[in-house]
Amino acid sequence: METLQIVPSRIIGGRSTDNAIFKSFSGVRQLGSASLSWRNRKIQSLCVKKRWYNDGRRFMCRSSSSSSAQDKEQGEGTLLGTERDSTGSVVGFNLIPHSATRGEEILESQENVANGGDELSEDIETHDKALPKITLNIVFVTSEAAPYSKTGGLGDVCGSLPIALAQRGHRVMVVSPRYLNGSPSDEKYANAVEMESQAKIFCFGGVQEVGYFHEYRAGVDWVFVDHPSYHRPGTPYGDIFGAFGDNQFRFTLLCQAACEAPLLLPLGGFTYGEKCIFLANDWHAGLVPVLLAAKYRPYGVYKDARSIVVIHNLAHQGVESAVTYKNFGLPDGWYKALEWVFPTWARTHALDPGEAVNVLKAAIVTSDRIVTVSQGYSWEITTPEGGYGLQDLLSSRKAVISGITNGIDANEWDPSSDELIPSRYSVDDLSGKVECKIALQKELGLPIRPDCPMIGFIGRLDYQKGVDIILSAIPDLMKDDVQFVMLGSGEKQYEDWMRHLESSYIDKFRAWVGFNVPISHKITAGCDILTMPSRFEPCGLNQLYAMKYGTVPVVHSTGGLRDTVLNFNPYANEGAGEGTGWAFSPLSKENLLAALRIAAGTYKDHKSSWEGLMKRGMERDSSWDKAATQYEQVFEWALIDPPYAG
Ligand SMILES: Nc1ncnc2c1ncn2[C@@H]1O[C@H](COP(=O)(O)OP(=O)(O)O[C@H]2O[C@H](CO)[C@@H](O)[C@H](O)[C@H]2O)[C@@H](O)[C@H]1O
Repeated sequence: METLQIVPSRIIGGRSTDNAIFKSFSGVRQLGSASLSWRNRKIQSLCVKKRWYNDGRRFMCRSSSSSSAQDKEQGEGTLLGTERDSTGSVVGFNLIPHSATRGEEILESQENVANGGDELSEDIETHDKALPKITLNIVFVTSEAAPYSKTGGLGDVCGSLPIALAQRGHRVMVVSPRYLNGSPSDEKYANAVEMESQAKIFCFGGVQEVGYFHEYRAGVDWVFVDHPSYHRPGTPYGDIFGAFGDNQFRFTLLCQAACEAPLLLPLGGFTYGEKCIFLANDWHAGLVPVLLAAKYRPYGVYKDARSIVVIHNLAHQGVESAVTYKNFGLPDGWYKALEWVFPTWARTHALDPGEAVNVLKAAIVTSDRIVTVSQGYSWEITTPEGGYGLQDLLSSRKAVISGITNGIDANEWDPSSDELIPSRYSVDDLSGKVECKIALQKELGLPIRPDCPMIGFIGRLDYQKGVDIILSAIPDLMKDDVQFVMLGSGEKQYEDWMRHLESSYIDKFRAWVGFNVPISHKITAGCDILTMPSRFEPCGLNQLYAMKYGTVPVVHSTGGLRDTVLNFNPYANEGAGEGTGWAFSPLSKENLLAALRIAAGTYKDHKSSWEGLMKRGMERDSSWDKAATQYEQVFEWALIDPPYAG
């Protein structure tokens, strides 16, 4: 079993509460060696021994002649000297708390996950209190990371979870493309500095050179992969003509470059080295676990690394024709990992063999663990309804699937400090909320009526989000005394349908077609109700934002929506009520209408119940810190077993 590096939580990281202890702590670490391309890399143990200290911002190190630490009593446990890897190199310290019997607790945790996801949170909470922290090198690989790039929830998660993990003491890198599309949003990369290192990547029948830009912000190393294919108008994935035809190429480059980054880039002076946890987010990063297994481990590189695929949306899998396998830059023997054969009914014609490569499938069969963004979704993906063809594979790996509900970025989404809304408010003083509503009505040119229930929708306009169901319900809903505002961009048919409805219900309905973050904040704050009739929803963030802003969600009871929105029950708690919204099922226009009408009626006629709904939502714990502790638990489990593939 892999020995874990254990340090007391008070000592490591920006959350230190005791500087005296911090200053007295010093250690010896092995640092990864700088390297060229993997093909030329001679595996070597250039162990640079350094003494680490904290300058108040991040770890720094000084050269040290010391080769071993003295056993030492600390307030929280016994420092048992240095820890070495199989080659004898020092990799860290062991600090054992006085009371914990670590091995037993880890075994217990494993049993708990085998018994079902429900115990995950409970187990982790106990764990966090009882054990000292384990600090790790964590590498996020993602096609989006807010604020640099964002088209949806993936950007939000990869922009804030890394910060939460860094605040808990881990060394965290996020690797994402440096998209330049010629618009003012290019300025977001202004603080990222070009690094001297480049990587040569063998793929698509040639050699590509990628550069790296780096910004150290909020305790995280933000690394942007630079290549001409990321510089073009449009979104990260496409433009007005549709998805880019070379996305397989662009995201192969991202994965290859991300695997090189920990070995190559001296971030803050030192590389991350080989002992990393890679978090491969969605199909765009799905090649990472395959590369670790197929391209690196056979040469002894990354033998101590682990990979976790994080599924934000199973509907997108990165499927291309089978002949493109040769493009990935993988050894020949790994075709089976990517092989994907469409069932007969899904083939285009009688002679179509249905042979394809599927990047997300490859990630599922080669990663050490699998995380989905809610517990409900972790079960749904193992069913024919939610598995998008991968349900059998996912079921076969059920023992390593964990569902962790996303958190929200409290720096961006907090009504008491949000600069994007006209009036700030909190659970103790809700008066600003009605001012936000009036300002929104004014901005949208709707009648200014603070008493009229205002319903909102924010999201990508596609089949997943049930936009068609909302739009078909609008003519009926417009008979009621309500106002409705929709913000979204996506499929043209829905955009046109929204514009058409706006012209038909000019006094009640507003369509804002486009992607606009400030408006999304104003709608979240100004509306009374936010609806999300998603067909499936791996987690959903807008309902979490809505609850934080005292806006009551009305959602289809699926995936993360079912996990996070607790149905209103006015009779519970001796009449005080419970619940934070309405979660209806099954999904239909009639059920959506009924739920929205009940919500609007409660808003109008039961003011104290409504206030209870708002306040319970606002007080709900949606912090990233809670989710981060659950990710830490998954990291520990990943490190217990040897690498799953390679
Ligand atoms: N037109 C617009 N203007 C401004 N902002 C807009 C917008 N359209 C969407 N957004 C923003 O994009 C984000 C969307 O997040 P979601 O989680 O609801 O959905 P998404 O399907 O993209 O994410 C996938 O990944 C996330 C993260 O894991 C899962 O929560 C989710 O279920 C899964 O489908 C929110 O921050 C929202 O405000």
